[in-house]
Amino acid sequence: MQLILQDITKAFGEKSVLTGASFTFEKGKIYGLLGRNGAGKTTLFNCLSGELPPDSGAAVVQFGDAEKPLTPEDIGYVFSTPILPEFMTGYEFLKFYIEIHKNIPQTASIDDYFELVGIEPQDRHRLIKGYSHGMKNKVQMLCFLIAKPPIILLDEPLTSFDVVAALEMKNLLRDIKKDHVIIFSTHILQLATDLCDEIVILNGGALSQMDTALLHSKEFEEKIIEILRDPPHQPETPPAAAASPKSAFSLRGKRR
Ligand SMILES: Nc1ncnc2c1ncn2[C@@H]1O[C@H](COP(=O)(O)OP(=O)(O)OP(=O)(O)O)[C@@H](O)[C@H]1O
Repeated sequence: MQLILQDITKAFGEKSVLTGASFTFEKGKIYGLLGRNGAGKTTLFNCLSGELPPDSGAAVVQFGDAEKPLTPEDIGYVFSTPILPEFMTGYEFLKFYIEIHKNIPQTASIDDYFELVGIEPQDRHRLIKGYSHGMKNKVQMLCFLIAKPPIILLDEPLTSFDVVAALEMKNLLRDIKKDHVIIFSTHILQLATDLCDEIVILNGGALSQMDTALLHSKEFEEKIIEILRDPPHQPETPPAAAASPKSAFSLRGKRR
């Protein structure tokens, strides 16, 4: 399975954020998405997940020889700021989430899921409203373990976790990666070198792959900083303005 992005553009008014993002992501790999503050990592994730409509471009999922447009159902998205129903308890929410995904076979019980991410029994029946940021992130992670979408997007997910939880999450991602395309954005270079099979750089609104050989080299940090320090020139006028709305891929969703 591959996730193929073709020339995705997105502008907010005069500001071009994605200027033609193209890349092919493959199942079985964890991709670290690196870019400076405001480079457009969250915007890219929002465009892929259906949260935001892109201005133009396409995203397709390829299974063997068959290809289909990417849909929000293909995506599990862990937001940097978790979005969950705060009026429910963690347990109620997971029960509900499993029910709405009842077509997906579950091998674990609700308590097993909580156990897996280290949410204590006494916390499972508390309102999500009272959960810490890290606990909410863990519940979001459980959503993709339950729904098992082929593509998992993680927006700076591990930064809210304590060291033990972060290690557990890293192991969990390594365990499940063979069945998914996993893309996570981070500013933590050590996390990228620890966990990622590939590094993808978002710079000047476009995606490029870093030479994998550099990932575990001494020069990694230096190279990344060199690449990100001088962003390429961005066009003043959004290229999307010239594109036909028909070329935008159709994704359900709300604007943020
Ligand atoms: N809804 C919006 N309306 C207007 N501008 C937006 C909107 N969403 C994002 N932007 C702008 O798009 C640019 C990219 O933002 P985005 O959040 O995607 O960057 P990022 O790479 O995720 O940044 P960071 O690493 O700081 O989280 C920023 O200049 C931001 O202000």
